[in-house]
Amino acid sequence: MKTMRIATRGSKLALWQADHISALLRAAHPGLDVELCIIKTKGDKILDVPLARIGGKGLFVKEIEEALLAGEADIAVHSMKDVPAQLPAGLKLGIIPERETPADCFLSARYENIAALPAGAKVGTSSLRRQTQFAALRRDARIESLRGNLDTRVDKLMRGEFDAIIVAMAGLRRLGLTAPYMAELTPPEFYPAVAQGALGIEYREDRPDLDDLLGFLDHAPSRICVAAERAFLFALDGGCQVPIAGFAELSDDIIHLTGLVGDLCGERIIRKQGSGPAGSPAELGAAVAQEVLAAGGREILAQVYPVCP
Ligand SMILES: NCc1[nH]cc(CCC(=O)O)c1CC(=O)O
Repeated sequence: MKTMRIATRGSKLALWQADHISALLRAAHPGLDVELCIIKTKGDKILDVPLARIGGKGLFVKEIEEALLAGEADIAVHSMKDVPAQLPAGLKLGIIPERETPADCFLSARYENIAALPAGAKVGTSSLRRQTQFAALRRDARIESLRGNLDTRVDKLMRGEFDAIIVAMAGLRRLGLTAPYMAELTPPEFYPAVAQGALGIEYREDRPDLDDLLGFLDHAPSRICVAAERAFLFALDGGCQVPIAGFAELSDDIIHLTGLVGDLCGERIIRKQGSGPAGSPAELGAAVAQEVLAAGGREILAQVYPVCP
């Protein structure tokens, strides 16, 4: 292959990620041309509606997957968080590079952290997962929808539209975005979205040439943790934006997975932990999901899902 065509969204974060993979590819394969094909997805076009209300799975990936299937691009670089648990037939996530931090981040122009926010503070996020966990910490705050690309969201904070916002730390680091006050939100106080901070390279199953070309980018521990988290999400049918968190860590060939489901006001949060061998991430994800469902998660999700179209 002479030219590698990478399909990507046009947001600054997506372009950073595609450029990052391009640079690694060029360095490993001198002589390989790398080209970006920028594709506008439904999630990019509809910017004024909370994600949970647009509905449907894969808002940020569907058009990109169609380009792969049509042979218009060779690979796609995704934020794994945005990739639905089930892939279309004929495609695979062949490569999971080393994961950036999965943590969320609190940002504010005036307040040092969540505890320092004044009563009734206006906090921006459009993630139901962030909403439920934040509400559990600060029942008094007002959570308001915050959509748009990461740079736009930080701009809205700095223009004074919110007292604070919560976004993914990985994205801030990649784009070099900052605010006067930043506080990392980490477990056990705050659990990240399934696969947050991880990238995935997707391509057609009938392209074994790409396995060889891209193999050097794969990071086994990241792949295993992401697989456990995605199996958890899949077992909950967590497609349309739902208050679900999942976080796995690997140590000494044992995966430790925590899964969480919460209601929208943060009154009920069900959290379960499980461990299993590195060779069976899917089994662990499914087992932790069953525990969460049995412990009250089923009831919570039954209340949340009808909200989604
Ligand atoms: N849904 C948008 C999105 N997709 C990936 C990231 C962050 C980077 C990552 O998780 O790899 C973000 C921004 C955010 O959630 O604040």
